[in-house]
Amino acid sequence: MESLTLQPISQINGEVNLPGSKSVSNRALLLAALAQGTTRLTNLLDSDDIRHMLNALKQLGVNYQLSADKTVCEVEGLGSAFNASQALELYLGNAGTAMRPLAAALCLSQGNFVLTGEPRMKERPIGHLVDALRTAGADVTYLENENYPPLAIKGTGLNGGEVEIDGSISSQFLTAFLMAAPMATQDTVIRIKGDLVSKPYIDITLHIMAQFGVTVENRDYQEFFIPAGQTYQSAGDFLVEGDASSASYFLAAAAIKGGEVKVTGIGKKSIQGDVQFAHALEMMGAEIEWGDNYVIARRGELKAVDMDFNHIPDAAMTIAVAALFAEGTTSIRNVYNWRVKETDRLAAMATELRKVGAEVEEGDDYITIVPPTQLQHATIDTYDDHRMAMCFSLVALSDTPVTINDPKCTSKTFPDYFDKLAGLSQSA
Ligand SMILES: O=C(O)C1=C[C@@H](OP(=O)(O)O)[C@@H](O)[C@H](O)C1
Ligand SMILES: C=C(OP(=O)(O)O)C(=O)O
Repeated sequence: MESLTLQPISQINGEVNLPGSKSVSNRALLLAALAQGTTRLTNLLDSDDIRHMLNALKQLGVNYQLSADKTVCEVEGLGSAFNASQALELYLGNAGTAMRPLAAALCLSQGNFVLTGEPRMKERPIGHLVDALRTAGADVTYLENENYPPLAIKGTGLNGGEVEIDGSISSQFLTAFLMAAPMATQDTVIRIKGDLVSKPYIDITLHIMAQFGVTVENRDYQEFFIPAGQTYQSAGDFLVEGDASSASYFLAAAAIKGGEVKVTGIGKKSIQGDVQFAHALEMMGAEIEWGDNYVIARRGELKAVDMDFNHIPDAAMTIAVAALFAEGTTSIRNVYNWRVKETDRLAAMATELRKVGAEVEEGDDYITIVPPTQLQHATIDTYDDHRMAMCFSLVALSDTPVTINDPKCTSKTFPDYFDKLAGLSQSA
């Protein structure tokens, strides 16, 4: 297996223009495809998850032109749901932001579809979404295991009506239903069962739906009312914000090591909840400066935090590794759904943090980390999880090297992550 050894980094300094947000890119692509008119997306992310969405849209008969660097995409909207005269199998890798929203959009469409992905995708639950879609009249069959992809969908349109969605495992189920609901035949009322995890991602969804001209009434995240008979309208020129989760590694690097890092493409008006990572870093002692289109982090003497990270589960992984440089015991709480992401992130994080010498307690839905006095050189397994690879690169900010197995797994959301990190780094 390929691996990458990062030598100790003595200084971190500079500026990173962030690649487009994965969450925004895939939502905007799907809505642009459903919308009436042509939408021009700029700063689109070029990564595996987006490639899977683009390939699926092409198979579904959507015309688009992609620039040579794949960051500008002109999508000719259908002005309706999809209509496939031949049965289609869509392969979506391990992209939750493609699998879940497309599952709902295909129930709305006409045709016979199979949605599948890589082995890990077949272990990531989708039952709560399928239950809700079935209530609204969808015909969905599990092809292998109950509650997991692959799915067979006979698309005949969605009825809408009163629907309950369990929001306790993934917010992507609600996102998926919300995006399909305006095109259902009747008005839809979605009621949330259980606690809604990863709530800020719903704000991204609602914001982008509004940019594409549809109306949703949000009744305090407990209930959503979506009037029927709405057609998405082209958002014209649509700029994809920088990826706030990807920003976390660079901001943390500055806070851990010193110097100053400016990330551009996100700022105080960002629609992504993961910008709240900067607040968590501030609570750990970093100095943070916010602009409309940038965030700057400077060194602080980091101290441990004990926080609920349910709202920012992706960026919380960066906190787990920053904890190696913080005084005291860091507790990352209420991240139960780490277990159903690219890997079981609670188990993976505990195992790999121990390899560099940390004392770790892994609970059902939390992890606590006590840093060692001296970090040890270790070979980090990344479990085909882009965030494991990116987080653990930060170990090189100590005076110990770190070896990252399968560094190319960052291609899910950030193919040139290690080049960007090298651009900020000076070796010891
Ligand atoms: O809607 C989205 O774009 C996402 C929602 C979150 O998932 P969950 O809602 O499953 O926590 C997040 O972890 C994922 O990377 C992207
Ligand atoms: C959980 C993630 O991805 P997905 O969109 O596949 O859920 C992630 O990017 O950390």
